[in-house]
Amino acid sequence: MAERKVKELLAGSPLVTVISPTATPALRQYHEQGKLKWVPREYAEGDLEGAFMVHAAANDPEVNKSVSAEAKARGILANVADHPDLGSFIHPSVLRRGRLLIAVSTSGAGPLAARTIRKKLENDFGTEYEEYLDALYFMRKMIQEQVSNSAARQKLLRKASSPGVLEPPSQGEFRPWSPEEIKQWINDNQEE
Ligand SMILES: C[C@@]1(CC(=O)O)C2=NC(=C\c3[nH]c(c(CCC(=O)O)c3CC(=O)O)Cc3[nH]c(c(CC(=O)O)c3CCC(=O)O)/C=C3\N/C(=C\2)[C@@H](CCC(=O)O)[C@]3(C)CC(=O)O)/[C@H]1CCC(=O)O
Ligand SMILES: NC(=O)c1ccc[n+]([C@@H]2O[C@H](COP(=O)([O-])OP(=O)(O)OC[C@H]3O[C@@H](n4cnc5c(N)ncnc54)[C@H](O)[C@@H]3O)[C@@H](O)[C@H]2O)c1
Repeated sequence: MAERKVKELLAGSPLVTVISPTATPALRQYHEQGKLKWVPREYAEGDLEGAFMVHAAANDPEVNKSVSAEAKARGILANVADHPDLGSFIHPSVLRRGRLLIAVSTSGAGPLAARTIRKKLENDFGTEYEEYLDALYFMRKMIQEQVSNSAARQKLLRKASSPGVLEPPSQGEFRPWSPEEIKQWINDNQEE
């Protein structure tokens, strides 16, 4: 559990400390590579001093309870793996396709149901979305740079995201537009 959370955290923030007498091989490796700090002992009150956020993921409910109490007293964000109500946030099941991020939560009703729904969405939102959103990003950047009239720009930006324009195919690969094609589209669709 802790290993999964650490992997998510390391994707965004380099300042992770793991306090636990034991650690998985992957966590030990991160520690050796200097990607996180592992303190090989049991949690002790005061450990949360200076922390922004804590994940209580010990296999001992009493320990998780103590961690959540200290977090509450210090006003620190807390996720409590075995007792979500004691924490201040819970984790969704996450689907990423490049710039697209879809988070599924059942609000604690059933974590594995959240996973099943996420897996269903994987079929509807395939890898073509990565290229589509990169292309949309590039197209919107070009519109922003090239169209100075704000009303015309707004119309074009909306149109660029609407169905039938630059959109991922229902099947097969996405074909991005060249800069020349985008320029042409801007010229053809610009209204005063
Ligand atoms: C979605 C996902 C995200 C993630 O964790 O990243 C997630 N749990 C996942 C997996 C998973 N969870 C569990 C197993 C073992 C199953 C088994 O073997 O029985 C597995 C499978 C595994 O670990 O592989 C058991 C479990 N989970 C919680 C409890 C306590 C309770 O329900 O009270 C217990 C019982 C523990 C026990 O009694 O021992 C609680 C939470 N789990 C949540 C999220 C939050 C609610 C989200 C929601 O409701 O939508 C919440 C509240 C807290 C939180 O974590 O924030 C991720 C799927 C990722 C994916 O694949 O997409
Ligand atoms: N939220 C979820 O999705 C989810 C999924 C699976 C399990 N869980 C819950 O998460 C918790 C951990 O599950 P796991 O499968 O990772 O267990 P695990 O046994 O693999 O890991 C527990 C870790 O806690 C450490 N630990 C024990 N006592 C400690 C203490 N006093 N101070 C610091 N560290 C201590 C252990 O050394 C171990 O490394 C359990 O409460 C379980 O019910 C939640």
